[in-house]
Order: sequence, then structure tokens, then C-alpha cells
Amino acid sequence: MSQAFSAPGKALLAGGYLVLDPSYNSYVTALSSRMHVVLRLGQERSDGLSSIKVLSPQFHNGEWEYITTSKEDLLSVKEVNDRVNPFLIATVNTVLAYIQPSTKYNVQLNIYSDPGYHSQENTTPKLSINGKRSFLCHTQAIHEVAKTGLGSSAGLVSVVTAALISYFGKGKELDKNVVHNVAQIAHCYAQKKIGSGFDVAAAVYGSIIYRRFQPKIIEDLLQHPVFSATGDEKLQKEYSSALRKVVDSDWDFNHTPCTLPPHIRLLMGDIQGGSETPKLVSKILQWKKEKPEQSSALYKDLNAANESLITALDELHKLYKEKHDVYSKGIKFFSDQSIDNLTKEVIPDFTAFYDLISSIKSIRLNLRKLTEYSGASVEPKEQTALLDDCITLKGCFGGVVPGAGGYDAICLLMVDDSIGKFVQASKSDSRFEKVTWLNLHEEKNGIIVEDVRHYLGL
Ligand SMILES: Nc1ncnc2c1ncn2[C@@H]1O[C@H](COP(=O)(O)OP(=O)(O)O)[C@@H](O)[C@H]1O
Ligand SMILES: C[C@@](O)(CCOP(=O)(O)OP(=O)(O)O)CC(=O)O
Repeated sequence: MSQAFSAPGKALLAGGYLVLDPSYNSYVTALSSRMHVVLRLGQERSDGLSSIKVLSPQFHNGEWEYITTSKEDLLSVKEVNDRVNPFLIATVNTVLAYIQPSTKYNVQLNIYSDPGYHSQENTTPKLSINGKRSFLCHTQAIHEVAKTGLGSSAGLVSVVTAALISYFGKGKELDKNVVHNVAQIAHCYAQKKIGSGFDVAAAVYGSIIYRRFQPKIIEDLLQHPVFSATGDEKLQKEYSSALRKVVDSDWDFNHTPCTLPPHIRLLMGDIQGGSETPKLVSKILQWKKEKPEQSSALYKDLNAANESLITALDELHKLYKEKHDVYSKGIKFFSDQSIDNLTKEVIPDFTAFYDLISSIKSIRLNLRKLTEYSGASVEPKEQTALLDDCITLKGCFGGVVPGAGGYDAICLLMVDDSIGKFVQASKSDSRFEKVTWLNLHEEKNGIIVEDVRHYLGL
């Protein structure tokens, strides 16, 4: 029996930092760069132990094996050959503790990541037998390859969780909420911190308006004494029942499906400027602690701007449905227009388009205030200049620094038919010489079942 699944990457278009607080909504776009897993029965071990073997053939030394240390002790998982992958062992541990398999298992998982997740330098493509899948092979180990911040670990944890839960569920229909909850716990354990979880939520559910779960739901689990006393069966059973109770409880968070309006597409630019999200987050949290009044006022304004983007996108969906011809005229108008030199005359029918443009401007204005007040380079001046340059070209509604911001990426909202000319024009414009436009788009679905035949020969 073989099964295949995939999960999308992510771009946090609105809600960076605020999404750490369960009071605020964020807007996450799931991306066409996907993380794939193929699960098949593995080889039985001569010692009769259960095992989960994970292969990542795209990367040097991309092989990890997890075995239970004894026939009785189902939950003490050991990494074989000492190759460490914190996200994989956390996922294996969490799934096994949740499932508590009663019979022996030997499973092999092959992981494949689409090109957008990592730098494509020094790679060679490998095609599957039926040509449906092509992945880039790297000469380095996974932890040595530069990332593009599309959420590879979140995609990995989510898709491995889905595959293992499906396997142990013996084909029972996958409950995405169980996959989400188990994957969040595993991802937080691997990261040794409880982030907002927007990346795991997007990997499981796809493009969403996301309000985070309360961290306290999983805090005790991550501190459970079982982690400091491996092999203690009584503690393992206690942990497993506590885990099951948490996973099966109502997490009371928001993951409303959303998608960009028709003919409006995301264009991501990779700047390779490198940013340390944890350092940016700690700087912002420090400022919040030191300047409670200033920060709460700015968070209020930033949240209003984020919500105005969500509303503007929703209004554009309504315009498309209710006045399709007006919507089409608006798309045509903006495809041949740079918003940097919009005439003052406002075309009344295009209000929803103008609202989108002004919501992006409002988010950026408040992110620059966040940068100034906190000292964290959320929208540093180099990114301000680049985003301002982008709106001088036709077909661009504006753009933001996604997620935590910093120097490594920009996300533009574009008229789809204008992207080709926009990218072409940027190639001969020195203002964009540091930008690599990523060949990806919104793919709003979260975890999906894939056809295993597409991976044969990889
Ligand atoms: N294809 C893969 N195979 C195995 N492990 C992977 C793969 N992709 C990502 N990982 C794991 O996720 C880690 C990267 O996670 P992280 O630093 O959080 O980056 P990101 O922001 O892309 O999630 C890698 O070092 C590796 O441990
Ligand atoms: C700051 C944040 O709210 C958003 C960070 O978004 P990014 O997409 O920048 O994160 P990385 O995956 O580290 O690149 C932290 C959080 O929500 O956990």
C-alpha cells in the first residue's frame, strides 16, 4: 500500500507580529510550492523492532530512521545513525504518542520539496517516470541549503503527520483538524517555542484568514515530565492520554478559507537579504513591553489596516460576482496603469480597487512606524524604496514585506496578465537588480492526496 500527500507553502500578507496575539486576524496565502510525501511499507528489521524511515533524496545525507527502543516500549523513539532532524523526530514522536500503535510497523516516507522552498543554485533537476513531477537535487545537506521562507518545516511536519495518521488510521478519512492539532504540537516542540502557527495552519488548511489558538492549550504538553525521563512507561502513557485530550479538544481558533480575487495574483520577490525572524520578534516584544501605550495604539492602527485589506479583497470578490463587467473593466484599467501616477479623478465604479491600493499603503505606513518605534527592521528603507519602485510599473496594486518583514522578500499583488511585462521590464531596470521573482502563485488548497504514480522513479 502506498499513499502520497502534499501541503502548500505560505506567504503572510497581513498580520505579521499581531498574529502572535489571539485578538487579531491575519491573511495567509497558500502557495504553489508544495511539500510532498510518499508513504510505503518499509523493510522489516532483523531485530523485529518497529521503524519509520524517512528519505529526502534531494539532499545530501537526506536519510533518517526512527525505531522504538524495545518491543514493549512503543513510544521511546531513537534516531538511528545519529542524523538529527528536529522536525522529523518531533513529528514521529507526537504522532506515535497520539496513535499509540498496538501492532508492529515498518514504514518508509519519501519527502520531496518543490523548487520554491530553497535556493536553486548548484542543483540538477530530476523528473519522475511519467514526467508529472520534477524536483531539484542539491549537493548539500538540507540544513546547509539557503531557504526562501516559504515554510518548509511547517509543510514537512504537516504532510508527514497527515501520511502517518492516514497509515495508522488504515484508510479512515483524514480529519484535517486532528492533523492540524498534532502538527502544531510537533512543530512547536521542534522549534522549542510556540509561534503563531499560521504557517502550519496554512499548510493544513490552505489560504486562510487566521486567528491563532491560545498558547496555553499546548503549553503544559510541551513541558511534560516525559521529555526529561525517556523510557518511563507510566509517564509515556500519561503524556499520550494528555496529548489525545488536547488534540481532540476544541482549539477555538479561526481558519476561514479565503483566496485572492480573480485576475489578482501574488508575485513574490526573493531578495536573499536574510532576516532572523526570532530576533525581529524578540525586538518587537521588547518594545511592546517597554512602550505599552505607544505599541497598543500602533497595533490598533496596524490591525485596522490589516482588516481593511481583508475587507477590500472580499469586496472585490463581491464586485466580480455582482458586477462582472465593471470588475473586468477595473482589471483592464489597472493592467495598463501604474498606481504611482494615478490621476486624481476617481472612477466611482472602481472603489473596491482603490480600497485595495489604500489598504496596502496603510499597512506599509504602519509597518514603517513599527520599524521606527521598535528598532526592528520590519520595512527597512531599502525595502521601502523597492516597494515604491514596484508601484511605478503597470499592473501592480502595491506590495508588502511578508511575515516578519526584513530584507529577504517582498510580496506584490498584481493584475495577472501584467506579470509577464512587469518581470520583463524589471530585468532591464537596475532598481530591481537584487530581486529574483519566484515562479509561484496562490494554490489555495491545504493538504491534498496526491497520485503516487507521479513520484515513481524519483
Ligand atoms: N525536504 C526536507 N526534508 C527533510 N527535512 C526538511 C525538508 N525541508 C525542511 N526540512 C527541515 O526543516 C528545517 C528548515 O526549517 P526552518 O528553519 O523553520 O525553515 P522554514 O522557514 O523554511 O520552515 C530544515 O533544516 C530541516 O530540518
Ligand atoms: C512574526 C510572525 O508573526 C510571522 C513570521 O512570518 P515569516 O513568514 O517571516 O516567518 P518565517 O517562517 O520565520 O520566515 C511570527 C509568527 O507568527 O510566528
